[in-house]
Amino acid sequence: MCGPMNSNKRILAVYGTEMGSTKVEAKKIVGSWEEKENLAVELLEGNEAADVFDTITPKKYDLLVVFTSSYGDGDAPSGYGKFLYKIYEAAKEGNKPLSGLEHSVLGFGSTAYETFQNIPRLTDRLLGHSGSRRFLKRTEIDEMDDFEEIEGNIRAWRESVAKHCAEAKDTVSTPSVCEWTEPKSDVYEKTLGADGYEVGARPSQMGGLAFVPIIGAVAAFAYYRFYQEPEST
Ligand SMILES: Cc1cc2nc3c(=O)[nH]c(=O)nc-3n(C[C@H](O)[C@H](O)[C@H](O)COP(=O)(O)O)c2cc1C
Repeated sequence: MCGPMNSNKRILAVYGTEMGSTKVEAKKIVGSWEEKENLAVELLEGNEAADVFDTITPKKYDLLVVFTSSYGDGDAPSGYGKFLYKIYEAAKEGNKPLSGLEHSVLGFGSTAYETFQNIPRLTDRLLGHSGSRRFLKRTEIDEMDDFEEIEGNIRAWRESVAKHCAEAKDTVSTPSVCEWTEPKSDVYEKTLGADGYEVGARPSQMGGLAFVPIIGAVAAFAYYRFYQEPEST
């Protein structure tokens, strides 16, 4: 947590990344919220958040925002699987353990993959089914889009979260703004163990040779994002 607050909304920001670009983007957005909006934000990688999952309650936080990519066959990026496992389990519980919280997801992915946005979509659904209220529709970033379009979509989501924080209204007991099925609902179900890996899969499985030609382009995209990282983060 840091900085004086302009609202009483305490934010937990959780990220999942494989090659680092989502982490860079998450840090830039969180930095902007802290510096320009004076918001109080705690940033954790998914598996770190899983380790303190029992503390993710309205006692400590008001908003949960999630930034994540997908890998392999719509798998969780490394460092995020344990969090995904936790919310799969939480969604099964009848007592809705995330009740009293509000969330929104910013997903990173590529329509070059059939399992486009699988982890952001599953995350959004599972958070809702765990009792959290969706205060803002999920934004799905497609790295096949133009740079300007990507930046514009990220900015719009970032500003909408800040606007929600600036509003004094108590919205947590009102219905979600939409279902998780918006903007799209195609998902490939995952069966995870507590270690965060798909049951029966090894950590090294990455989706096969079909993806090899695309890796160079993705690496270039990730490099660009690193290059953009502010020195202070
Ligand atoms: C091997 C491989 C598999 C991928 N699988 C998916 C996928 O299933 N769904 C998707 O939307 N994007 C997929 N992507 C694209 C990444 O999610 C995208 O490049 C993202 O921006 C990477 O973020 P990161 O650097 O934070 O991991 C894949 C990329 C690679 C290299």
